[in-house]
Amino acid sequence: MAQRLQASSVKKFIPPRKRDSRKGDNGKVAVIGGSYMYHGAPVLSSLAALRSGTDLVYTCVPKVISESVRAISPNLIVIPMVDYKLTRGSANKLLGQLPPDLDSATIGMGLSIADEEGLKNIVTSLSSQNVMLSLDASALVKYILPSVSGKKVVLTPHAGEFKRMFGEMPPAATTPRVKMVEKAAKENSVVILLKGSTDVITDGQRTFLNPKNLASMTVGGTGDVLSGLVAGLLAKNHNLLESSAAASFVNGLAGKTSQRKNGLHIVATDLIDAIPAVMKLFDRVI
Ligand SMILES: NC(=O)C1=CN([C@@H]2O[C@H](COP(=O)(O)OP(=O)(O)OC[C@H]3O[C@@H](n4cnc5c(N)ncnc54)[C@H](OP(=O)(O)O)[C@@H]3O)[C@@H](O)[C@H]2O)[C@@H](O)CC1
Ligand SMILES: Nc1ncnc2c1ncn2[C@@H]1O[C@H](COP(=O)(O)OP(=O)(O)O)[C@@H](O)[C@H]1O
Ligand SMILES: [Mg+2]
Repeated sequence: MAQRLQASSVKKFIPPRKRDSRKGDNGKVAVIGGSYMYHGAPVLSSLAALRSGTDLVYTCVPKVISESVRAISPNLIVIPMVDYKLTRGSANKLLGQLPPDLDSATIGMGLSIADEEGLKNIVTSLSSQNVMLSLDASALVKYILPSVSGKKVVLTPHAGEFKRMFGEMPPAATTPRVKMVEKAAKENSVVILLKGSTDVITDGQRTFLNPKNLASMTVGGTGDVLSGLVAGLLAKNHNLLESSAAASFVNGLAGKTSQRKNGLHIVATDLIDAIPAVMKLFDRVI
């Protein structure tokens, strides 16, 4: 039976920070995305991951936009990728440049993929290094399913990306929608966070619902923010379902704060600015 997400359960999904921790202990995250057309998506994910309380975020984008991305914020550590699009070569070069002890990575937002093997190599290599993965946007393709099945991976499709991956458009009605997502998660042994006015988060066994009722959140980039929150929380809580549910809840509350302030005129960076006030409620230091 699907369970509605509550703050009380989310509090348990966000681990406390240790008083004597040092830089890196609270998460090292890679964001792999971006293209000539979409420079903002990987930045939104990176800033969201940082604001979730991650210590270090590595923003991996094609060289063609790396200087523009660098100019956006000194908080970003930018790793320029060769080639305009993800290729076998750029994937292998990137794998050699990433820090060795990454906790999690989110892949796909704004990314242009020229060679399927490039995406498969990154996913297979990082998951073999025990890096928790979140796949979004351009990485949500049917051919990646064999590489993610049974691995520590969260997929974060909207309904269109879900149809592209699994062949069926999720119905609007909650019960059949939940059933379809649970079936896909179970058959592919992954966690799926199906985005929408109500997010459905499931591993095929346990399912959470996050009804948001926030019409303003259809603005571009709110899903990129969510992907950054998923990766940031995965870096601390290695439970795929709990981290995805917590990310959905935080993203929704950030959206609620933004809509309360700006009505139907929010932009995705409003959510980034709202994350600290939302997540402070869940802060614990031990
Ligand atoms: N600032 C930036 O850099 C930003 C960059 N971004 C990046 O843009 C890239 C493209 O992102 P995207 O999600 O727009 O994919 P897109 O190929 O249009 O749709 C795929 C298919 O799904 C469908 N579809 C879409 N939504 C649906 C829904 N809710 N329910 C049902 N169907 C839906 C859609 O149908 P259509 O709209 O064509 O009718 C189409 O057929 C991606 O990499 C993202 O990260 C964005 O994040 C924005 C900010
Ligand atoms: N009508 C809605 N009400 C509430 N939240 C919504 C609504 N539509 C979309 N969202 C949320 O907005 C985000 C949309 O993600 P996505 O479609 O990937 O956007 P983008 O790719 O532009 O970042 C998700 O977090 C989803 O939960
Ligand atoms: Mg998206």
